Amino acid sequence: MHVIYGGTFDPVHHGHLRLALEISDRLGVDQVSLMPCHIPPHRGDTGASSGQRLRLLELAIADEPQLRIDDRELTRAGASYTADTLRQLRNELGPDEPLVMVVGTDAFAGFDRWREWQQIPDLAHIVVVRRPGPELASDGVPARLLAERSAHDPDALRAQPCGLILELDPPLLDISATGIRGRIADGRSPRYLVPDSVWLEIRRQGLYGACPAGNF
Ligand SMILES: Nc1ncnc2c1ncn2[C@@H]1O[C@H](COP(=O)(O)OP(=O)(O)OP(=O)(O)O)[C@@H](O)[C@H]1O
Ligand SMILES: O=C(O)c1ccc[n+]([C@@H]2O[C@H](COP(=O)([O-])O)[C@@H](O)[C@H]2O)c1
Repeated sequence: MHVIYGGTFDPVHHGHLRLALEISDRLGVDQVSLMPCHIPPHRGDTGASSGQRLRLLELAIADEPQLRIDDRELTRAGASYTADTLRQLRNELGPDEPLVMVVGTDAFAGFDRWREWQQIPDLAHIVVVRRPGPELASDGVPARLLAERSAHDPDALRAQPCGLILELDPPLLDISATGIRGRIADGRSPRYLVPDSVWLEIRRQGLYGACPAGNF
């Protein structure tokens, strides 16, 4: 089973990293691929460039064998549409290998605005991770899809290559990249929200308005 966890990771933080390990354990896979997007299709400019976000991710997972980076979206020009990525992965994996895409409820809430979203269940399973915040609107497409395609446990995902949606509710850290960028811009430290290696590199490069000479 191949598991990808996509995001803007601007910057990667302990909320992402902890979730990726929880997913790896709960789905019983050796590795989860973190997949940074190049140009996010659905939001404005990023605070750091693709290369800078990739560097922070590399530092963040340096000593963690359960995590790897899939940088395929960074090597593709233009907006990073998930359907394109999944099609590419499906070609590589062949028709039978289960492919799983992980998203938080906040991202899944807008699923029916993703490009070619109707194709996605034919390419991959979706694991939706419950994040604090508004519930999915009960009359919306994402909630309907979830009800129609609901999987009861991770084993169901192993039994077919795509098409199911599994909701997971692992313990989550209440951390957001928006909050981290705000702290840094205000001159406050994001220490313990991101790995020290990431904060060091953010300061070294002066990302998000960080002052290289400031306190750790
Ligand atoms: N603290 C967290 N715990 C679990 N999942 C998270 C957490 N933060 C983000 N995610 C999920 O990780 C994926 C990538 O998120 P993203 O890179 O946008 O991070 P973010 O912290 O939500 O960033 P931003 O605040 O800039 O929107 C999304 O599916 C999102 O739901
Ligand atoms: O393909 C799309 O149209 C699309 C629209 C919105 C989000 N996504 C993907 O959803 C993932 C989470 O997005 P985000 O904004 O929470 O970082 C990330 O991999 C995005 O590329 C994809």
